[in-house]
Amino acid sequence: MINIDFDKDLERYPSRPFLKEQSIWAIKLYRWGRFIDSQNDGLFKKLKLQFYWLAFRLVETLTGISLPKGAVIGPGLRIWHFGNIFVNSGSIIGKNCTLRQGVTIGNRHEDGPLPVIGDNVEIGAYAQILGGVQIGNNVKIGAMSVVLSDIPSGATAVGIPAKVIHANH
Ligand SMILES: CC(C)(COP(=O)(O)OP(=O)(O)OC[C@H]1O[C@@H](n2cnc3c(N)ncnc32)[C@H](O)[C@@H]1OP(=O)(O)O)[C@@H](O)C(=O)NCCC(=O)NCCS
Ligand SMILES: CC(=O)OC[C@H](N)C(=O)O
Repeated sequence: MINIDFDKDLERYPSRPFLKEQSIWAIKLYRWGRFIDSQNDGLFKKLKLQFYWLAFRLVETLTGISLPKGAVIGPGLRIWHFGNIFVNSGSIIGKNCTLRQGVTIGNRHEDGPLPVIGDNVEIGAYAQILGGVQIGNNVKIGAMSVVLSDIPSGATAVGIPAKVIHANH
């Protein structure tokens, strides 16, 4: 399952992405972290988790992309570019979603509720999606927008706070 998800991620990247796009490093590590969590407890898993955490800090620092294994992210994730991309570990993101540099998916207040994002959602550069918002399928979030309320499927939303400009596209 985890390998299949990563194959779907790769389909959204050019050939030989490891040489061309730093974001694939973060995605590969995220998928591997999910795989380790799915394994039976034991010494081998413990050792792998220690290595995972070391790799996580390294990749997070090198790429500026923080994709913790606690987040649930569907297959076909595409991250354009890198830097300042933070996903809270309780967030849920559907399949075939696109993130870009500067995107935050997180809470509004410490330990507050977190976004649930549908499938085929395109998130523009530096957009911030905060709190327990529900984003439908096939949504576009404009660059630099701050999403603080639900966005229905098919809509495009822009601005601070983000407002729907097209109900369907
Ligand atoms: C929102 C977006 C998807 C365009 O959607 P669209 O349906 O084609 O919208 P339009 O371009 O027709 O613009 C509609 C209105 O929204 C405004 N608008 C578009 N993007 C906006 C944004 N990010 N923030 C605020 N307003 C925006 C336009 O100025 C226009 O306003 P007007 O009707 O008063 O003239 C696009 O502008 C965007 O932000 N894409 C993100 C891509 C990105 O991050 N690129 C960086 C590459 S690294
Ligand atoms: C910076 C830029 O324009 O990147 C283009 C890229 N195709 C994207 O969608 O993010």
